[in-house]
Amino acid sequence: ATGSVVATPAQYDAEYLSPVSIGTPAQTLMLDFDTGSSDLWVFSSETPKSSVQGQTVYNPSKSSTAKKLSGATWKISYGDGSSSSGSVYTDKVTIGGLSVSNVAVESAQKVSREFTAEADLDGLLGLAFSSINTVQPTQQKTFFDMAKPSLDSAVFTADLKYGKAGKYNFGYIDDSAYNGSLTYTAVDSSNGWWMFTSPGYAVGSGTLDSTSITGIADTGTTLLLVPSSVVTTYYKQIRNARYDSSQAGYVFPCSTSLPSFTYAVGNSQIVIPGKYINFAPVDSAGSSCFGGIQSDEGIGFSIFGDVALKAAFVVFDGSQSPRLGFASK
Ligand SMILES: CNCc1nccn1C
Repeated sequence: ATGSVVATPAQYDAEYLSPVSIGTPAQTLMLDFDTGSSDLWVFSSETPKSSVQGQTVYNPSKSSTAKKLSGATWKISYGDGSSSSGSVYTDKVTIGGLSVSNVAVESAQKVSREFTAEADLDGLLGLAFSSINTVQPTQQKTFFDMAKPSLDSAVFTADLKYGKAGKYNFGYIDDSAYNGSLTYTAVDSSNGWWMFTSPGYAVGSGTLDSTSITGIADTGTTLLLVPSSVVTTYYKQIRNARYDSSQAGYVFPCSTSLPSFTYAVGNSQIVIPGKYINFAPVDSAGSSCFGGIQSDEGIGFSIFGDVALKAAFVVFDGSQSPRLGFASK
C-alpha cells in the first residue's frame, strides 16, 4: 500500500497542514505532520469549548469504529512551550488513500493557549519514533509504525515547499520529485528523533566550513536552529542584521537580500535560498523581519526545521536500520 497527501503551508510557512480522515463515517481534520514527536492528537468533543476557537473536532461517539483505550492517558509539551493532554481512542485513520485500523487517536481534554490560537490546526500527527510516544500506561505506535507492515516500502517522504503546497508520501519514493540523486546519511534514533550529523555548512557562495552540525530533521519546527557560532557567521554577512533581545533572535530590514545557507549531507549539499531565510515581519509596519536561522542555545542539539527541509526532498527510511535521504529539487 501507499499514500500521498498535500501539505499546505500556514501563514509565513510557520507550519504545514494535511487532511487526515478519522473514523467511520470519516471525520476529516487538518493535522500538522511532525517528525519531531510521536503522538497523534486531535481537538475533540472532549476539548473544553472555551479552548476550541475555530478548530474542527473529532467526536469518537460518532464513529462506529472508535474504541476507548480504557485507562490510557497522554500528556505532551513542545519546544515552544505549548502543551496538550487527554484520553485515548483507537480508530481507523486514512491519509491520502492509505487506511490503517486501530491507530491510537489521542483526544485532547486540555490544550495550551497557543493551540487554541491556531484556528487552522486541528491536531498533530507524530512521525518520530514510537519510543517517545507519551501514552501511559501502555505506549502506543505512530501512524507510520502501524502502517509499515502494509507499505510497499518502509518509508515516508517530505516534500515541503516555499509558500506553496508540498506533499507527504507513504510507502514509496517519487523519483520525479527531486533532481539528481538521493544522498543517505545515518540516523541515531536512540532519543526517538531522526537525528543526523551534517558535516559542514557554507554561507552564500563561500567555501564549506567543516564544522559539523548534529540535529534532528523536524517538520514540526518552523526554523533552522543551529549553534550560535554558525548563526553569528551567517548574520555577519548581512550589514543591517542585528540581534534583537526583545524578539530573542536576529532581525534585519525586510528589504534585505539574504545570502543562501548550505548544509552538507554526506558528500552532497543542500542549498537554502536566501529568500527562505526571511521568515516573517516582526512588526505590523513590516519593516523589520525575523531570521529563519536562529540559535539552538539551550536545546542540546540543532533542529533542521521547515526552513531547511523545504529546500530538499527528504526520505525518512524506517527500515530495520533507519536512515535519512536528502536530494535537491
Ligand atoms: C506554535 N505552537 C504550537 C504548535 N503548533 C504546531 C506545533 N506546535 C508545537
